[in-house]
Amino acid sequence: MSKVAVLGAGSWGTALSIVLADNGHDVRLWTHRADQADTINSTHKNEKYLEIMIPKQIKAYDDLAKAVEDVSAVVVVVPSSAIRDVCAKLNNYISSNITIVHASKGIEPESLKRISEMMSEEMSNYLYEDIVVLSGPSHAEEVGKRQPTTVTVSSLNENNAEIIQDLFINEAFRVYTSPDILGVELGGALKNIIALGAGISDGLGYGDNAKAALITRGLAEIARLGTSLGANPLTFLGLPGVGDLIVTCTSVHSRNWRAGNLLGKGRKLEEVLDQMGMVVEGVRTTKAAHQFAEKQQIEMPITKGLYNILFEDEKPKTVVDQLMSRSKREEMDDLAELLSKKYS
Ligand SMILES: NC(=O)C1=CN([C@@H]2O[C@H](COP(=O)(O)OP(=O)(O)OC[C@H]3O[C@@H](n4cnc5c(N)ncnc54)[C@H](O)[C@@H]3O)[C@@H](O)[C@H]2O)C=CC1
Ligand SMILES: O=C(CO)COP(=O)(O)O
Repeated sequence: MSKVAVLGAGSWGTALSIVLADNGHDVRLWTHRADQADTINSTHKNEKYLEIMIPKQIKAYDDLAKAVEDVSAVVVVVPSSAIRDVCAKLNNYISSNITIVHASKGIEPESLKRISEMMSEEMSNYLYEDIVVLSGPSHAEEVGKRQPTTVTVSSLNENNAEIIQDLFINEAFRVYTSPDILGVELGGALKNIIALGAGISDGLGYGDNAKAALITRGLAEIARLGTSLGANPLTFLGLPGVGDLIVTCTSVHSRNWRAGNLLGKGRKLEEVLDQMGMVVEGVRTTKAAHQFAEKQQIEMPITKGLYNILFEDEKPKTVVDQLMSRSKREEMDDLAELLSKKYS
């Protein structure tokens, strides 16, 4: 049994705490809100985020120093916009012998950094090489109910990835490892852009053909950006790639899909985000990916269309018309070239 701190008591932090508690670990769930910690400890519920009873061995804390005291592992699972703030504070209390994994999904606009890069910049006590990511098709609502789920953990430090694999794996939560942290983080972050698009498509009243097209051509965009940075293209065919893309584009649990759906029905972004009350990572990541694509001249027409809807007030229907009337091309031209470069 290990002592583990989970930082971030939203849907995903709560669900991951339940997996850890089921595995017999002593779990400290940290929230920055004292009232939420009190409610979790007295009612064993976190109703705003997950409609499920929380095992009694999960103790909530609002004091970060106490939450991470004597732990052997820390799971960081706050929204990407809070990563720097939380990790800068965490740096005051941890040493390099603690294994750190994050389960957040996003890319920072302007800096275009991934979560593990932001974390290592904020944690002088910690090396980028040692950080682990956990990602894959895994909605909190289903994980909380112990429904079969598969994820991938990745780190440049193989030993750390295996420590995290052992910590989480059980008969309902199967954990694979991968050495490609770049691909695993990018797959998890970029699929949220396409999920917003899939929600918009459904909100406009389009059918399964349109959604299948978005998923497939979205995967091409993810692979194009990812491989340009050095990710293994095969990672995007695995759980953190197409697996997560499918679940987020097709599940009613997805906040990105739900936000997109409301946008497709004509609602304004601010109104939609207010109504969601939970993080919709795809909005921020669309901005970052669009900035990256412009800077590096990478063709990402779906991402550009999404950017125009979210930040330039373009009508969703206009964007669909633009995507459908692009000039003719061969389906696999640049992707085939990327694959042949990697494996020739
Ligand atoms: N919900 C899910 O099924 C999954 C979520 N994720 C990722 O996990 C991350 C967190 O998502 P959720 O838990 O779903 O979000 P959520 O919206 O359910 O909860 C976010 C939590 O973070 C807390 N928070 C916000 N700002 C904070 C700050 N500055 N300091 C400390 N805590 C802060 C909020 O109070 C809230 O408890 C996101 O990057 C998301 O993409 C990944 C896989 C599955
Ligand atoms: O990443 C997720 C599932 O794997 C969660 O997606 P949403 O943030 O869209 O709910």
